Amino acid sequence: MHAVEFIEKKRDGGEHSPAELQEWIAAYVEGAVPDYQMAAWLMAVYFRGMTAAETAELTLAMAHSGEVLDLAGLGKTVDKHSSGGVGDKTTLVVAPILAAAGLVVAKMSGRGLAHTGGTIDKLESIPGWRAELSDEEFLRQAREVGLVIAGQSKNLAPADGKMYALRDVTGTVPSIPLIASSIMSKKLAAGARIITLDVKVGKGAFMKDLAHARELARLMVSIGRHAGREVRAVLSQMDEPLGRAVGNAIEVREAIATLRGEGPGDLTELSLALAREALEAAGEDPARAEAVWKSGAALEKLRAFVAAQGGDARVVDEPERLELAPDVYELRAEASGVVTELDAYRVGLAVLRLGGGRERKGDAIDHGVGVRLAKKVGDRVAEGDILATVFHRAGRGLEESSQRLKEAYRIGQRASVPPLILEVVA
Ligand SMILES: O=P(O)(O)O[C@H]1O[C@H](CO)[C@@H](O)[C@H]1O
Ligand SMILES: O=c1[nH]cc(I)c(=O)[nH]1
Repeated sequence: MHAVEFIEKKRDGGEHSPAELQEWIAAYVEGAVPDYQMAAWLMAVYFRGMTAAETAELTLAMAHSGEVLDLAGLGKTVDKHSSGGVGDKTTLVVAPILAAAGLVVAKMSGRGLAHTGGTIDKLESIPGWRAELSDEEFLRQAREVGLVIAGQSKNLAPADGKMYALRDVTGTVPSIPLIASSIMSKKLAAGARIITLDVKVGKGAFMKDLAHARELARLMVSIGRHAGREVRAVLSQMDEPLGRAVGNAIEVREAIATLRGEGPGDLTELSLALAREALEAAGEDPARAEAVWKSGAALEKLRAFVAAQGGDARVVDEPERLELAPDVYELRAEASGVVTELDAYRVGLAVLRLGGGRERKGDAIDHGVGVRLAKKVGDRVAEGDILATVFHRAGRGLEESSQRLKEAYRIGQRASVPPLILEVVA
């Protein structure tokens, strides 16, 4: 491998062959290509881009840089993945629905990234619940319960782990081919046949506009197809948070309420839409999504899932067991009118400052802190009304958090509520 020639080729706008890309990734994982050469190449990709064919080959090489889970024989296996947002507890609703409808949900989820929450962090607010599973435990639970969610395994797509850490510190995160290959390499290595993607668009998402989100979604769908998987992507609005709860324990409570039919409309709508897409991709009747949600079968699946991973399943029937931080602050409206804007990015930061997310890698998080949004875009408010309730601990971060929250709200005369689901890419 002539690393310098390989880097120069991309620097000058050339196209890599599949063999070159495979060799490059293998050499990097072995340590034969040092970080500084990989960093130079990532920057060349950032500026020059990659063709869809190159991106698909890069993704396959990254997916095969470590262990690839074999889920064959488990039936219709499905993975659901969100590109990350604020208040996005969709997995906790969709996964039990799909498992109750007869699919096998075997997936890995991440922890919070920047201002966005993480599915694993949320689940860890359930006492006893365990994210670290061996391959044997993961496969057994998939077979026996039909629903397993584990933390990202280090053995899976190790090339992505190294490359992502490097991108983070070299200004090369926001590149569509690099994001697509990063996400899809992990999804391909995790083995599910059906992959349903929720690509978030807006202020609280990594993709700020529809054009870029669409490009990312199309690229990920084509990579998945190239690898023989059934992939669909839903583009959904993330200008304001999803649902009314943002935090960890508070989001699990809201997900449970949604499975009971008592959740907010937007979360219910998106969860059912994602579940229908996955069922249709699996060749099943999409109406099963609503049926198992209404019958309580999905809620029953959540109980079994929580218990199988060591968690206290009583939380499903007594969500108040998921403790919220004891101190309460109420943000009140300073004017009357209509909420015209509720910036999800700022709400995400507000929860981060309370300790609900990480400022540095490896920080411990406080599962009990969070925000309940009493008013969302389109809601009428009178001066003095509660806009949001903050659950905090002895004032930790409260001053900055309440400031961010106050900035997140805009009150005016007329609001336009954008559609929640913007497009489906299949
Ligand atoms: O794999 P899922 O559960 O969709 O995880 C995604 O959704 C969560 C919310 O932003 C984050 O954890 C993100 O990684
Ligand atoms: O897994 C990933 N999530 C988010 C981004 I941005 C990325 O590049 N990879």
